[in-house]
Amino acid sequence: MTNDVAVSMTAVAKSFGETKALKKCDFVAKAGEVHAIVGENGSGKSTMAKIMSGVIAADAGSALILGKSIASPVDAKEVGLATIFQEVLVADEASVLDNLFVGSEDLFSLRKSSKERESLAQSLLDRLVGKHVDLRQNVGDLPLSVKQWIVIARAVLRKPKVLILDESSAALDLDATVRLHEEIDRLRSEGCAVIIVTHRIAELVRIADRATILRDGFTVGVLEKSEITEANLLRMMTPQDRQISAAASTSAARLSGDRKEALSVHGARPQEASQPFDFVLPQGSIVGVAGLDGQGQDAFVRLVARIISPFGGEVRVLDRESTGLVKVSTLDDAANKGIVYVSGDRKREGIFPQQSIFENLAIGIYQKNLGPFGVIRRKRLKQTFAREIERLRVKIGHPDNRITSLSGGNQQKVLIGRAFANDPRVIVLNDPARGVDLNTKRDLYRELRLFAEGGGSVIYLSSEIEEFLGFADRVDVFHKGSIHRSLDGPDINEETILAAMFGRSVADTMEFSKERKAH
Ligand SMILES: Nc1ncnc2c1ncn2[C@@H]1O[C@H](COP(=O)(O)OP(=O)(O)OP(=O)(O)O)[C@@H](O)[C@H]1O
Repeated sequence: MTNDVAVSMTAVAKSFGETKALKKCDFVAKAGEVHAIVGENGSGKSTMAKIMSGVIAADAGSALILGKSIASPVDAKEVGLATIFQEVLVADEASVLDNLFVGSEDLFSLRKSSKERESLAQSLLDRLVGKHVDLRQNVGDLPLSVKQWIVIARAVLRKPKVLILDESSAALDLDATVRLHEEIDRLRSEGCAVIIVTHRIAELVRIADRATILRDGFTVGVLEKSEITEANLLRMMTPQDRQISAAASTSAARLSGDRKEALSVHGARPQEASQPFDFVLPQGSIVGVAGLDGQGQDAFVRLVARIISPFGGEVRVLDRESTGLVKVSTLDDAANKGIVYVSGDRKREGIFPQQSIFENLAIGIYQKNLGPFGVIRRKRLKQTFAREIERLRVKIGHPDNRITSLSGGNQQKVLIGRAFANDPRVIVLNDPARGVDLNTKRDLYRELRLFAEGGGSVIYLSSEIEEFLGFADRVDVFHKGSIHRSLDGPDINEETILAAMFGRSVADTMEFSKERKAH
């Protein structure tokens, strides 16, 4: 870190209609440092990032980037600022190459031939993705994680002096996150000020040199590297009156062998390359699903909810009377039999951007709330809405506002609320805590534990190993398209899960850890 100030914000305020997103924010980032902005969902982090990037203007206060005030994204680009926003912004119908260079003609056209540009892009993207990517293919066919890399590579190619990453690691798995951190280190050593907005505590502790904490539109403090701990962050982020409840965590229950099966999959083949395998979800349990990117775990959870037709696999679920397992054939059938699915890819699979917050939450429960003559029981719907909003403490304005007026994390909470509102018996969550703040994660774990204690069952896919610890009763780790290891009890720990993700046995864990450290 140098003493050169890269970004300086003083007493910045910003409102959207009635909502005061930023009340009084101060922020200073220096050249050559990684500076995290931390706070609960809706505390104003993205608004700050947008002001720095010239996307929106502050109502009051000053914001200077490398000494200049920024009035538009074009200004920001000119002073050398690049931003990677929370949503993965790519043009699906265009090639990887076009997506990488969109908007950077000015930077490259004069100084570099198209061949040089291409080889630069190729080596960067291959390094980030960890394998060869065909630059000519259409982006639409690529998985979300590769799309995320394209957005990151687009920013890095501009050789920024200030780089803002707003929840940019949220779609990346563990190995990919390591590669991102290496890239961040490289940028930092070149003098770039890297500003990260993240809810991933492990990530913060690992890479941030300093952290600025926001609470409800105010800057409440700055932590130096040695002070960045989960306890300190929670204490500063959380309003006084909520600190006690937030500290309560859930604990995993050991699975006894005599539980009823809530759901089973026989002969599952989520990917073409998968060896068929069986899966059992005991009633009242929380089963974690893990794996490195592309190992079949994502397709597996979709298979369970019948979002996709797998290469094989018969899903059966406990019937409403709990007398036996019945076959689930289609997506509708799965929903009717009490299986709900929550996606972490809210933009593609979750929200209806044109609809209100209310509609987005209530969308699945209209049928259940039909009164005589097909009249919707609005009062009952409203009660359900209020209950779910309260349960996860969703920060909203008026329920009739569009869902897109909410912060990213609060949109995700609405989707989780939608799942609970459906009165499910099996909840399948596909990386649901992406972009969700620490306190809400804890609320979510607590609610899922209560749901399990009440006889519900949970399948929880996460790309963050820490999510399973103290929460999941069992973790099924995928490798090469099938479940490689089912871990429970003391085997649910970071090292063992990680080793299994790389296809290693439990007995091999120590050896694996040594190799990784040496590497
Ligand atoms: N365009 C907008 N219109 C109306 N309200 C908005 C708009 N953008 C943000 N807000 C509101 O401003 C507040 C701060 O939002 P912001 O996105 O900055 O939060 P955040 O800290 O980034 O949250 P998250 O962690 O969930 O991404 C929220 O209450 C949000 O609903």
